Amino acid sequence: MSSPRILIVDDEADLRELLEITLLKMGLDVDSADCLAAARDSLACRDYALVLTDMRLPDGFGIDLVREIARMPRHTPVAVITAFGSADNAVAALKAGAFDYLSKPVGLDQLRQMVQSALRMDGLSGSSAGSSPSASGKSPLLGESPVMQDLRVQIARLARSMAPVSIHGESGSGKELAARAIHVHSNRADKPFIAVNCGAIPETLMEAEFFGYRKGAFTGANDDRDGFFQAANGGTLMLDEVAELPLPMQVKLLRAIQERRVRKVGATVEEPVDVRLISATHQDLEKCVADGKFRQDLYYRLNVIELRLPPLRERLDDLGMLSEAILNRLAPAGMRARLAPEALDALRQHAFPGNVRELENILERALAFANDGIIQVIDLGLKPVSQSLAPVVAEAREVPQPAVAAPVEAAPPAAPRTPTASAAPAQEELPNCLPQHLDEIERQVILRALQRTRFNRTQAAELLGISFRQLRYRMQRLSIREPE
Ligand SMILES: Nc1ncnc2c1ncn2[C@@H]1O[C@H](COP(=O)(O)OP(=O)(O)OP(=O)(O)O)[C@@H](O)[C@H]1O
Repeated sequence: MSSPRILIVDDEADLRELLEITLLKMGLDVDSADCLAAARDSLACRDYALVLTDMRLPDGFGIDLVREIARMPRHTPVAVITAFGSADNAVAALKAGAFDYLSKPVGLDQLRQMVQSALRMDGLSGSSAGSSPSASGKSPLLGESPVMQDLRVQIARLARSMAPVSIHGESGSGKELAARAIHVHSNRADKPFIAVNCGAIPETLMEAEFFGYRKGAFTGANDDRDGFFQAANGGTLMLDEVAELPLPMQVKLLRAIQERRVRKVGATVEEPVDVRLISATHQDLEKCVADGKFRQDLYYRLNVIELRLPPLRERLDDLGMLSEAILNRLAPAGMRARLAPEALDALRQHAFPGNVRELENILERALAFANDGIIQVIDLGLKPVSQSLAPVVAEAREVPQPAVAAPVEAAPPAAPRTPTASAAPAQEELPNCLPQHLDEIERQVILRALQRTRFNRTQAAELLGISFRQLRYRMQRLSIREPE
């Protein structure tokens, strides 16, 4: 079997020779071209596993070659070599479809790493990396609406590149799921995917958490420890809620991205890291930049390619199949759960500020109330009730209510428990709207946990045995805000 063949396009004879020798030593076949015209001739004659091109050539720019190859059907990965300090060129090349870039002076370790990565991709082309994640049937990102189909095509394309991706979308719209899909369909799929919630890490620990630390670097650093960058080495690092990074950390992150090296807290030397970055936020990052809360240069480096996750209300066609999939997952073994047609209609009229996560929560709770696994409108406990939904709910409310039902707020203070009182449970107040009553209890419990931890959401989530994301979602749903 012949070795993969690489095309080097560079007019500097010394650099070309260095690249050729390095690649030949890796057991690869190499062709060289000293200008765009020669490169085009070579590309017309044979297929390459990778094209490595300088940006400035005697008869044009490497980025033109990137664009031409991007239009070819074979998806040959192209990497560009940029002059020292020309971050703009690197970003422009990535936007044009380059798979990756190397800055001069070219580090041989970085070159080898990049080539190996491209070769893994070549092995994938035509299989999962070349096809839409939907076609594989494996995408966890469900939905057949045109926007979701388009999203999966974009994900398949992004999976073929190393370019940083910035995912925008409302809370619960599937940003992490999309990031995972990019990773799973990339040539990094067998390496780790690490998702970090930037808003959940105390500022004082951030550097150590991201870059790791050496034993003795600070009190409590009893061992050397890797950070997120080392943990994600070879794979993908997702910076979720990236807008929440404090400014000093933004500076350090920018440096790590530019240099592709990190230094552990307490270490004297830097170590190379090979990480693909995906960032996500539900905030308007451009506005954060305008308000001085987010560094423009970091924004520029992270925002090379944007991916927008549509809110659920823009793809209501997917509600039926999403609900079915969620209910299949939630229903106990042997039980079939489904929505009554009126319940699906009611969901279609809901605004879903919490998107798919909200749908999951609504269905989980509804399933607990449903008879025989069939969810009716009333089981959904939707609120606020929109105008259009009002008649449906009114009808549903005609379900007989307990005679003693009274609003929770109107309930008199509970009498001290006596043996007689506990023997007569029928006398106890019952809520007239169970979902609302449970929301109020949940609200009080969350507020207590937040007060106890002085509004430290990470600690409050730990106290309550739920994840940070779950707590954040619940706070949003119940409109719990940190006091000014
Ligand atoms: N298209 C989808 N198909 C199936 N499940 C989905 C889809 N989109 C989101 N979900 C589910 O909704 C929940 C929220 O998704 P995810 O965590 O990816 O959202 P997010 O936008 O990252 O949320 P946050 O802004 O809170 O970080 C998850 O349980 C996920 O599995």
